Amino acid sequence: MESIISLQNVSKSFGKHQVLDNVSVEIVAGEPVALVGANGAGKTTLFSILCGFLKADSGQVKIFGEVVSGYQHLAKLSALIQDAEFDPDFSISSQLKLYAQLHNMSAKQAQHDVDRVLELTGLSGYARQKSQILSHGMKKRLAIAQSLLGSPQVILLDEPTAGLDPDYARQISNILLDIKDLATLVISSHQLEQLQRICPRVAFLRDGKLSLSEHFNSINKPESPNSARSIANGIDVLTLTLRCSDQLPGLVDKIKALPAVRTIVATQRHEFKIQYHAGDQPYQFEHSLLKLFSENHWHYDQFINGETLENQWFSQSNDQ
Ligand SMILES: Nc1ncnc2c1ncn2[C@@H]1O[C@H](COP(=O)(O)OP(=O)(O)OP(=O)(O)O)[C@@H](O)[C@H]1O
Repeated sequence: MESIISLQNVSKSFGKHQVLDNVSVEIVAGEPVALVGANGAGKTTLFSILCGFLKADSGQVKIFGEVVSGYQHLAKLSALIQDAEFDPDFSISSQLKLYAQLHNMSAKQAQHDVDRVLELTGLSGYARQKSQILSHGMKKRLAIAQSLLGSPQVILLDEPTAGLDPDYARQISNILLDIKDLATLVISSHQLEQLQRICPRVAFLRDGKLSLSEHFNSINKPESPNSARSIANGIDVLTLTLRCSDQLPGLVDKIKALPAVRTIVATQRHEFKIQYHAGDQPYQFEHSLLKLFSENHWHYDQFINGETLENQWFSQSNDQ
């Protein structure tokens, strides 16, 4: 299959901080890839290098078989690096039309393309409105609409669901599902689970190294040693992943003090893997955890039964 993005031994440092360390990867046409890594792992840096906005210190970057130099490749590759910034004085349609005309389209072709991308992102009803009336989630959709102009063959989406509540995040995932056959998508996110429906492959970025999984199924094996239940020293041990959006003072110590808890470790910023003994009653531990949150007036983002796919992958890689 044709390789549309090829990185060979790409390294990038900022001062003494090495962000990418000899990264090599091949991404083929038509196969969406999820790029997953913690805050500061280097996802945006990698995207910026692919766009040609940043230069790698060493190694080779090829897009569609051509070594990246300048911005010619941006005719075929578009990027949603951040939310689109739109002028509050112009309508959404007229601004998108202007961007479309930058792709060398006539006014008529540009209008046709604008109608198409607004339709794809469910924003047709807002064409005449100004962007300032859009919610944060709608602005994300508008940014995706902009990235679709000119029908690029590859679209890089840097955290398209960041800061959105689960409903809006789901809407964006649905749009990405709808457009995934129109272009090869490379989507960065902190939350692998959100991308599971869209991307058959995952590229994990950690400590400057990039590893591309074979397939989601290879990460999420039912017999995985990191699934929710395991036996340690003859005792049934369960695993739960807790995600919070804020720093909660005393959280780790208070969870450790719950009777069933064996270990709690931070796996990412605001994400904890808790191992605990099953109690006599179903969901005994979950109840005590929820009580703890309610007593402390804390909020959580997610409880995940077992480990996250991302952590399963890293545990498997470390075991090899
Ligand atoms: N222009 C720059 N100058 C100095 N350091 C930088 C620069 N750009 C990025 N960095 C550093 O490089 C590291 C990787 O940053 P990058 O934004 O690529 O990570 P990321 O994976 O996209 O993070 P996040 O998920 O938080 O957006 C960070 O430590 C960041 O502070």
